[in-house]
Amino acid sequence: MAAQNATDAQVATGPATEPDGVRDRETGAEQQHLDRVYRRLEEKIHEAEFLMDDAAKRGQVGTPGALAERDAQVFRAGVHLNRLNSEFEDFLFGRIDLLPGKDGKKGPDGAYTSVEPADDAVRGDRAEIAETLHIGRIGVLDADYSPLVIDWRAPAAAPFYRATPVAPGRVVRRRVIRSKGRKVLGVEDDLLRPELSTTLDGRALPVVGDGALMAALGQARSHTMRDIVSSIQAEQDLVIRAPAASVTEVEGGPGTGKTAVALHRAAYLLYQDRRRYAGGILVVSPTPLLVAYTEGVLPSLGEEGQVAVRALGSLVDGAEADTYDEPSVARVKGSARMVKVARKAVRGALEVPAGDTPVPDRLRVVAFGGRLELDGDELRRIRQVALGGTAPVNLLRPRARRLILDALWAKAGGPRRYTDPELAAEARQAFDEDITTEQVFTDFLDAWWPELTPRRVLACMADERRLARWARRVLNPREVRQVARSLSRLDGRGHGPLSVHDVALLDELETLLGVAPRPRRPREVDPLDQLTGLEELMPVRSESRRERAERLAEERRDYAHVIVDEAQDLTPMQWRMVGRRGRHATWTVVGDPAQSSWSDPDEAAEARDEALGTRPRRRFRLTVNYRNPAEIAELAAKVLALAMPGTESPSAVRSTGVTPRFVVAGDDLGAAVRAEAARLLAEVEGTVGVVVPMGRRAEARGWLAGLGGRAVALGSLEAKGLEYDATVVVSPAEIADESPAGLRVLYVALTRATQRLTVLAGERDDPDERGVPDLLRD
Ligand SMILES: Nc1ncnc2c1ncn2[C@@H]1O[C@H](COP(=O)(O)OP(=O)(O)OP(=O)(O)O)[C@@H](O)[C@H]1O
Repeated sequence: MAAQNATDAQVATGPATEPDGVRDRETGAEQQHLDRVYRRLEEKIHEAEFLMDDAAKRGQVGTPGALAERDAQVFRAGVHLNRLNSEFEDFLFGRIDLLPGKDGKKGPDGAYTSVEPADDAVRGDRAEIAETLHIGRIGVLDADYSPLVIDWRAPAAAPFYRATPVAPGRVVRRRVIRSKGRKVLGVEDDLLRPELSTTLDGRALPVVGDGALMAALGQARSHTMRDIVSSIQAEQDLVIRAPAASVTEVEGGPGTGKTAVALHRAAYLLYQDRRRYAGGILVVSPTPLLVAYTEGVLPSLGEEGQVAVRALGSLVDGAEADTYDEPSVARVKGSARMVKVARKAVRGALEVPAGDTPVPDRLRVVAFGGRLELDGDELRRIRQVALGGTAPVNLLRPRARRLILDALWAKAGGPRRYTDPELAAEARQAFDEDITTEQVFTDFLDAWWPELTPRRVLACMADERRLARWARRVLNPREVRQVARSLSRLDGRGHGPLSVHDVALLDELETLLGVAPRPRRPREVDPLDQLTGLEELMPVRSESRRERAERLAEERRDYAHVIVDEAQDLTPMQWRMVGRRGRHATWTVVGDPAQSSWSDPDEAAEARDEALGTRPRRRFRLTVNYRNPAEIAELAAKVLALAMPGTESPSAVRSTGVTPRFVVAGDDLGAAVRAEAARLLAEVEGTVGVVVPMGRRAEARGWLAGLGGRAVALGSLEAKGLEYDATVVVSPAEIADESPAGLRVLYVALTRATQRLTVLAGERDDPDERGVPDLLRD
């Protein structure tokens, strides 16, 4: 039965047997409904085309009210048209059959509003279905305004997700409909009130299948995540629909659906208040791999334009991190101590010669017919005064320029020469013009107070002696050496491969430098602001939706809502970077402390608190593991006990009967990994992930060469958030030893598989006679 492994009451039970012919009959009934929906949508398309035509003919003639109404209709029809054209695989996916509502009241969509059944809904053990609602990716009303399909995000759809056998509310039967385009492929039912003998239109309510959740979880995985819209569970639905005010914090172990929930929440927020979130939703993901993995989910939910999904290494415009620092270097670069170093660096970098041009140590100009000079000491003093306070360094150049002119004016005896203030002002103006129009002066200023870029300052930090000066009493000499060495990958202008942690530093430096704002492209017009609807209906687009989303993300620095996935991994510097993008935002923050690869949780918590400010927080916990079968979850729990003693594992919702396999590598680690990956490829239909210590990433790709696209090798830190049908975890001890957070990273690696897990013991693992590494023994 579907629910036999479920550890809470979330998964409803289905029948043990089903009478012959019922499945076909029920599938046919849903087909009829889907046909009706498509007929209605076609009518709406014709209406939309007519309205567009009409709008084009009449231009803006009519009363403002009538025009607004017409535009709204065009807009709505346009949205339907677009969504329909994007060929949803399963546009219609759910149905609930409900008892009558308690107070008999119905909402504007014709559905009962009460979640509780009427007092007389059940007589003895008998009941009659009073209402049937179909749930889909968009809402569709019939010509008489009765609901043909309810949008999954509408309040009336909530019972589809929330009802459980313990608290079924009015739901008697929940049905998941599998369809592709216009064809219904099958149905799966959950019966929430099995104790009742329920009728629908006078006939016994038929029940088909074992429930949809198990069917969904057992499916083979591809390299992209699927949406879970047809099987969102009650505790997840509470998070998705939580009011957007302030901060929503969600914790839960591996596989509890945090990423899925975060993405569905973005779609829900847009549905619920599109105007507010036209300001953009930012989803921050830890790695580009996870961005690529989750990229398709929002488009499949009909949303993408207003949502930017970005990796931590690509949050700064023009930067694309493609390397990882050694854990010990990352620990320094990510630490909040770097703020102090960066403050010194942006000031100190003014004194670093750019290329062959030395920083001038004197200024000689001719003014009022005489030669004037400022020497090195005088210039140093002026620089010190100009840099006083905390204003961004690049914006202080005008102040420095003025101070230099003041000093020259004093040298020229200007203040003494003129007693009449008006004359003095005029003379001073002429004096300034004399100097500032001279090439010598502008060349001097460019060399003495150049406009600094964040990359240039980062490059300046590659010099160990210089960095030691800027990091005095903040970093120890070893840390200075490590950071400087890691930055020596960059050229003098800061170009070269950036690490993920360099990007947060760049963002900090950019704030401290105050880079002059670039001219903005005109702001994107939001169709709902305008309600012309015509943008949505334009048949030919010069820009794809994806391009538009990317462009918007690039232009935005401040978002209306920020969703942080894998929040446990953000370093203090990354929290500062993300915080700058959500100064006025509401937030959803999802994560699992037990999976954190950051070694100083207290420091990160402080930075997180700073980023989220004093906004009130609502906390949720997800408790059911939908990814790992119980057999794999049990093994991972052993590492969890070492990594974070006392932390509870989420309970696995299913078991496969297949226990993890242990293999000892022998002399040739690569050959052993390759053989195991090949074996697993033959066993599962979908993907195989080989998780290796970070230092073995490159060689591991070689080991898998020629095995095809279903098998991928990835470093332990890259495995974050991803999942595979089967995984091979290579050298647990090596992964655990990689950093102070190594055991937690190993826990992540062990929780990636949906079906099969092989642990391959390397040299350091000390396997027993069964091949079980010491870290994984009882
Ligand atoms: N209600 C659901 N119905 C079907 N599948 C689900 C449901 N909830 C989660 N899943 C599936 O479980 C898997 C794990 O989900 P997800 O990656 O969102 O979990 P997570 O909590 O972010 O995990 P981790 O912390 O390990 O990254 C995914 O394949 C997801 O599609």
